[in-house]
Amino acid sequence: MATLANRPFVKMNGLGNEIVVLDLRADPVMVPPQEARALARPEALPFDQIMALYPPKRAGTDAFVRIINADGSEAGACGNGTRCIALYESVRTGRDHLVFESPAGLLDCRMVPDGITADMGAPRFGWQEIPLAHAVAHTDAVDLTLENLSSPALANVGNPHATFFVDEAEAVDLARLGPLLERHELFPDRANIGIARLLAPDHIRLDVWERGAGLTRACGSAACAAAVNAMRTGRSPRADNRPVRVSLPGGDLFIVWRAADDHILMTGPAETEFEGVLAPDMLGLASGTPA
Ligand SMILES: N[C@@H](CCC[C@H](N)C(=O)O)C(=O)O
Repeated sequence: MATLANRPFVKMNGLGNEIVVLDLRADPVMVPPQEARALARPEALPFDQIMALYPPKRAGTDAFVRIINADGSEAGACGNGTRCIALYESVRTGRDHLVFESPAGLLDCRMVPDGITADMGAPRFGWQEIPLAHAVAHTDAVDLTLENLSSPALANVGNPHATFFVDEAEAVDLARLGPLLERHELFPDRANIGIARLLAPDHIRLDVWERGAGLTRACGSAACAAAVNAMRTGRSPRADNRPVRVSLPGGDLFIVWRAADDHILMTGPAETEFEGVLAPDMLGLASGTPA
């Protein structure tokens, strides 16, 4: 039976977004969703995402990465996790340019003085691309209201996001409304929910309810979505030499939406916390489970 039992892990974080890195390149095994859910328990190794590294499928890439949420579901993108695996691979190889492939495309990462810059690719805004359950004419202010939240701007940045721009973020009960919006009938694949408040045209305060993980201290892809949604709705300026700063509970990310190729560049830190081995009981298995 495929199991993660006895596999080594590295616990990392990107602005407090809790990431477990599993380097499975030497002996690949798919991550069983039930083991992921068990591992996420507070008494095991609580995490928001697992970044599981597999042998590269494409020449010139370091690894193929699968992203597993705390609820066992799989995601196409994870900005904070991408910076974590870039740091992991940079420390391992001594290189400062790393390229990963995720189910959503290539992730080109560079170590820079301020942390790591990850190229998150080009955002998509078509209703089928988000995806939505039915056609809408525009995705920059969609007809969706829940209590004091309305008219989100949507983006797919490898995963689906709804950004609600508000005047007072404090007035939003995201812990209660997040789960309802994540599973709103408009979003057949569910969605990540961002509550954004403009502190200045180039500075956004953002709180996020993550699909499959709930309230987190930071979400890199949500920061990318909030920044491009702010730029495309005229709330924020779009300039290659002037990033938009996105302040999350865990800290700041800096986002550029590059004119030449429409790609989003996200810059921020990543941190290694500790390493260990996944004991069977952490995965909800009886001890003595063979690897
Ligand atoms: N924490 C992430 C996003 C992880 C995936 C997301 N929850 C989803 O299911 O789409 C980030 O930093 O981007």
